[in-house]
Order: sequence, then structure tokens, then C-alpha cells
Amino acid sequence: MKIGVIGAGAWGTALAQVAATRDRDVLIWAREPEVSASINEARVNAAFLPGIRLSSAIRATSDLAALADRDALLLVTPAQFLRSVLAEVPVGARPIILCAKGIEAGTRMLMSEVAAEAAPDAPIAVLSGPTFAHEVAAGLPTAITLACEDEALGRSLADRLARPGFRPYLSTDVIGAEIGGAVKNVLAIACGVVEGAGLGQNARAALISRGFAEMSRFGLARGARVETLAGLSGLGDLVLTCSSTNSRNFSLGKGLGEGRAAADLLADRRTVAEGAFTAPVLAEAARDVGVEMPIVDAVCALLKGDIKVDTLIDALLARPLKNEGL
Ligand SMILES: NC(=O)c1ccc[n+]([C@@H]2O[C@H](COP(=O)([O-])OP(=O)(O)OC[C@H]3O[C@@H](n4cnc5c(N)ncnc54)[C@H](O)[C@@H]3O)[C@@H](O)[C@H]2O)c1
Ligand SMILES: O=P(O)(O)OC[C@H](O)CO
Repeated sequence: MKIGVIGAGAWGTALAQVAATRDRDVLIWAREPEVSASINEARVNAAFLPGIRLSSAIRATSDLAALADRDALLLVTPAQFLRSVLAEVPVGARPIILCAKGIEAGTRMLMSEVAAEAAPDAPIAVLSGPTFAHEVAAGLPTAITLACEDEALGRSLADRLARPGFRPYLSTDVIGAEIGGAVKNVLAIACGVVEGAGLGQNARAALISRGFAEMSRFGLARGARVETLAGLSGLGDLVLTCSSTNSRNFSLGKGLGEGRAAADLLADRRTVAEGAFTAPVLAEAARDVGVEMPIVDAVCALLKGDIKVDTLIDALLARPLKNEGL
């Protein structure tokens, strides 16, 4: 199975590196010609994954047509660009593995729903979990969920990607795997706010727990399974991303918590903080299914600049007491 990777940001590059540990022919599409050149000539992705020496088995191209000979495609562009990129790739009936974590603005669609429209003949899998790209590219031990409704295909894709240090766990719950990855990015912004505003470790733990309750309420309303939400792609990734400034989403939140404006923090960013795009569409999607997500609403308000951090925290803490259950 010849692997093609579409998107040469940090995560696409790390996944190409994973595939290249056993495969002598991995092709990655970079939107930026200078990134292709840097990978092919210097064996490094200086723009998006600096400091990692890349395998000589990875070739880069900036021509999407060059992916025509690939047997399976990993889609690793940011979520808001999945549809436009798929429109340019004649995917046909080749399996696609969706790796972006987000919800499409405007349509409120999950990535699998976008892909089902844009590449209707392609079998779909989702790869999602607690996976900082630098650690994966450096070969540090990592476990991840690979979800595919077709169990046999899921197993063959997992076998194709698995390495001693990269361990996919199989699931058939595609929606559940996607919801965990999309929602945790928004909650990571909230945890960053807690850090930036100096609210302490108790508050961070409370936010992870109550954030997980929000993720679970929304996930269950959308048909996700409890074990998926409590697994690597849900709780696992929530804990990772809420714990470290290595997370772009957590860092963005930290800046907000320090009182900086979202527009300034997001201006001229080359790397993506998906939670900033997911937050408003997630809030809408939650209202569609009648689910309360107060932490997500709070992140939306901060991103819009509607409210100051102190006022927001006071409002969250003043909510009526309630039962802990979902
Ligand atoms: N970085 C990680 O550790 C990590 C881990 C797991 C999942 N992810 C997810 O992978 C996805 C990609 O993130 P990343 O970290 O690789 O990106 P990145 O922040 O490293 O790089 C940004 C990417 O966006 C691409 N881009 C910009 N404008 C574009 C356009 N108009 N059309 C298509 N692509 C465009 C750039 O070419 C580049 O590949 C995100 O959904 C992210 O949540 C990231
Ligand atoms: O840097 P972040 O916040 O986009 O997080 C990266 C990955 O999603 C962690 O699993």
C-alpha cells in the first residue's frame, strides 16, 4: 500500500516520518513550494517541524496530481481546508484517513461528513489521539485511535501505520473519534486561559472534568460511544492538550488569560490553533442538538473580545449549583 500524505504542516510531516520507518516510498504534498524544496533538499521541514531530520524515504511535491499512484491518502490539512483540497484530488475509491481535528464553519459538518460529500466513493477512516507532532516524529511512544466503520479496512490501515512506537487502537466509532479531537481543542484554549490568568491547578483539573462532561453531552447527542469519548481520541487528547504550552490551542488560551486580544494572538500565525475556528461552530452545533456547553460558550466570548477574563470567570463561578452527572 503506497501512502500519500496531503498537508505538510507539523502533523502531516510527522505522519510521513512514521510511514517512512518501514516504507521506502512515501509521498507528501506541501502547499508551499519552499516546504517541498526544504524536505527534498535539506531533509527537514524548516517551516512547520523544525529540528527533525526526515527520512530519505519521504519525497515531497507541490503538485496534487502526483498523488495519483498512491493506494491510500492521509488528509492532514487544517479542518477548514479539507473540502477545498479534496476538490482538487481525484480520490476515487481509494481509502482516505482523516487527520484534521475540527468542524467545518458554515456547514457545521464533521470531517467525515465533509469527505463523504467531497469524495463520495472513498472509504473513510479517522486517525485521532494524544499526539504532539514533534514527539511522534522523534519516535517517542504514542498511542492513537484509528476509527473506520469497515473493520477489515481499519485493521489493514492500522497494520500499515503501526510501529513499535506508534500504536493505533481500532474503533468503528468514526463520529466519536472526530468529536473528541474537535472539542478538546476548544477546551484546551479554556485551560490555557486558566494558566494565563493564574487561577491554579485545582481550577485546571475542574475545567478538564467539566469540559469532559461537555464533550460527552455533545458526543452522545451526536451518536458517539462512551468508550470512544473516554478513550485516546477524547479524554486522552483532552488531558494532553490541556497540560502543556506545547499545544498551540493551550498557548492561545494562555495569551487570552494574560489579557491579550485574540486578534493580536492570531494575526500572522503560520501554524493553526484549530480551537479558534471550531469554537463558534461547535457552539452552534451544540445549540442544534439542545446541549449546554458553557465552557465552549465562554471561549467563544473571549475569542470575540466580548468580555474580559475576570468577568467571565465570575459568571462561570456564579452559575447555579447542579448535579455532577451529565
Ligand atoms: N501538530 C500536531 O501536533 C497535530 C497533531 C494531531 C493533529 N493535528 C491536526 O492536524 C491538522 C493540521 O495541523 P498541523 O499541525 O499539521 O498544521 P501546522 O500548523 O503545522 O501548519 C499549517 C498547515 O496549514 C496549511 N495551509 C494553510 N493554508 C492552507 C490552505 N489554504 N489550504 C490547504 N492547506 C493550508 C499549511 O500548508 C500547513 O500545512 C490540524 O487539524 C491539527 O489539529 C495536529
Ligand atoms: O498543538 P495543538 O493544540 O493543535 O494540539 C496538537 C494535537 O492535537 C495534540 O494531540
